[in-house]
Amino acid sequence: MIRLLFVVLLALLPILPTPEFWITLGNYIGLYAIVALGLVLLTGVGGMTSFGQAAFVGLGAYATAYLTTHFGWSPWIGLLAGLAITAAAAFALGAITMRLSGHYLPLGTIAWGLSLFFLFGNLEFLGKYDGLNGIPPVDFFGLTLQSGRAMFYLIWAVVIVAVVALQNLLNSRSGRAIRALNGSGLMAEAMGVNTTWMKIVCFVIAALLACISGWLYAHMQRAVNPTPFGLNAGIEYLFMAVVGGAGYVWGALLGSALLTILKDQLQSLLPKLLGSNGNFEMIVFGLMMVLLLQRARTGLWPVLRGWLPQQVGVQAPATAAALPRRDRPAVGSVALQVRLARKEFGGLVAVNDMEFVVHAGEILGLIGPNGAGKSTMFNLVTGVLPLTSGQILFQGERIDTLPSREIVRRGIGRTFQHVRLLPTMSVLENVAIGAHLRGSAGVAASILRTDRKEEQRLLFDAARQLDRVGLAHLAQEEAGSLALGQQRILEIARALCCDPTLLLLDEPAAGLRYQEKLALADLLRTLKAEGLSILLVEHDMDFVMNLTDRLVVMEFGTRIAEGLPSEVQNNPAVLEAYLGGID
Ligand SMILES: Nc1ncnc2c1ncn2[C@@H]1O[C@H](COP(=O)(O)OP(=O)(O)OP(=O)(O)O)[C@@H](O)[C@H]1O
Repeated sequence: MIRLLFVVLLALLPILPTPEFWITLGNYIGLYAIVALGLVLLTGVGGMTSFGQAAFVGLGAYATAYLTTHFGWSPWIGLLAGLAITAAAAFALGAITMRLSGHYLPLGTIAWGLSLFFLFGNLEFLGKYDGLNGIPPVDFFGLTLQSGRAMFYLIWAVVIVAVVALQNLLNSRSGRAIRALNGSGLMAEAMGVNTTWMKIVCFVIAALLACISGWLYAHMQRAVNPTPFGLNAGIEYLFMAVVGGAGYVWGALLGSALLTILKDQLQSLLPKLLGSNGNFEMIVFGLMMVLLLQRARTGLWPVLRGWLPQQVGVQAPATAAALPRRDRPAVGSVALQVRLARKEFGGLVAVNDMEFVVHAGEILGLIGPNGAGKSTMFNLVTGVLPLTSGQILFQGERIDTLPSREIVRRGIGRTFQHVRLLPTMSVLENVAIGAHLRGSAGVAASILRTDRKEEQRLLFDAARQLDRVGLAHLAQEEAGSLALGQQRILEIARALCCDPTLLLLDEPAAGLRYQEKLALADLLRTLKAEGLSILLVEHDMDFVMNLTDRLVVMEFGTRIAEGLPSEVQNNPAVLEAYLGGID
């Protein structure tokens, strides 16, 4: 309803006797919002900060300006050319910069933002710092969009299409993968997401949106010069996204509207108040940013949304065709085989020629005192760390040379010692990330909504896994609001969504209350009865002794005992390791 009102208001604004000034302001808000929407995807959702978006706006503007003024080509060809050039440039830049992490990434974006800006200002054929004039208006089905009012419709039509496309994308298999990028990417890779590729895709989409904004700008202004495409503008775009709420599609619109109106008002007010001319609004923006980062880090949209009627989250269908499942190996056959696995960190041998086997349908516990090398062993099996020497085989195939996403593809699901969830996303959607490799719909299918059938199947499976672990009643809750015990179970449901034949659990009982541990043990027994193999690293002796079929004990990276829990319990070497020889 509110969305409909918004569209009707937009449609009426140019017809009503709205002053030209407000129409122009509305046009600018729309142009900025298109760029900020790209930043929502890239920075807010994907977690990659970019200061360089203005340069892509420039590419879109200059491409059409040059082609229409020099060759007399149609603005639409200018748009296609701009998109092609931007996609190529963004792909090349993204392939280099998206691999950077921490503060190197924003620094990288500043570097290419500046480079493109100076390129625009120094190329003779682009008119150097004077730019290009005489850009023709856009023709739209025989209608020449000469006035600001006519451009208003085109600009806001693009904004609405971009909003819908982005919302479609975010509520899909690819969208969940993009959301999982935020952070180290370890969880995303463990669920089968090719994080480097996904980051480049986000980068290219954000750049294309910026390019479209530049194209619209060029045909609205009918002239371009390098000034609006510099680093300052890049920072302002980021301001808009962050102020509005970088993690939210509507935050981009809110931020662009607020900052554009505020900037305009401050530009006329502050010089009068202070008695001299200057960019004083930037000081106010700076202060505003500091205040916002203190008070409302996620931006203003989440605050505003709290006052609006709540929307129903993503729901799983009541029924859908089940996803195909992989064949289970025969119970008792060798599932995982670790052969002389060794891991050295400099001079420290964290895992010392370890050997053990996990059979199909058994629960194997890997235990040992602190620093014994359990987590390192776990990381070797899951492909997080490379082996120094040795081999790891899964169902007869070597997996020690594969990245995490290829290991999960072969049927090894995992959980994390420190839970890795997307706290603001629903429990159902968190679990559905696990089904990533069981779907194939890409970004285009998500945007165009041709992925709906597959999406229903993925969500149905996620709901089924939630039901299997006993969390179905929490499907619509935010994952971050769950108790730790429930979050650990959620991670198991997510791992089950990968359709694994081997489940690797890293300290699943850590931080759980007694009752929660009992429930977890019951769940793992049920999974075992269904034919699943489970390898768990655990500290809690009671939990391990009552649950596992066999135990492997490590100390100083070496296997010191292996056998039934009752045998291991009385093994002198194990008692020595745990109790230091105390009787
Ligand atoms: N990335 C690393 N670089 C250097 N040393 C490391 C690294 N990771 C682990 N270690 C060292 O390897 C040894 C084994 O550590 P690991 O974390 O695997 O033990 P653990 O049995 O899992 O211990 P805990 O039960 O306390 O988690 C320790 O001495 C640890 O300090």
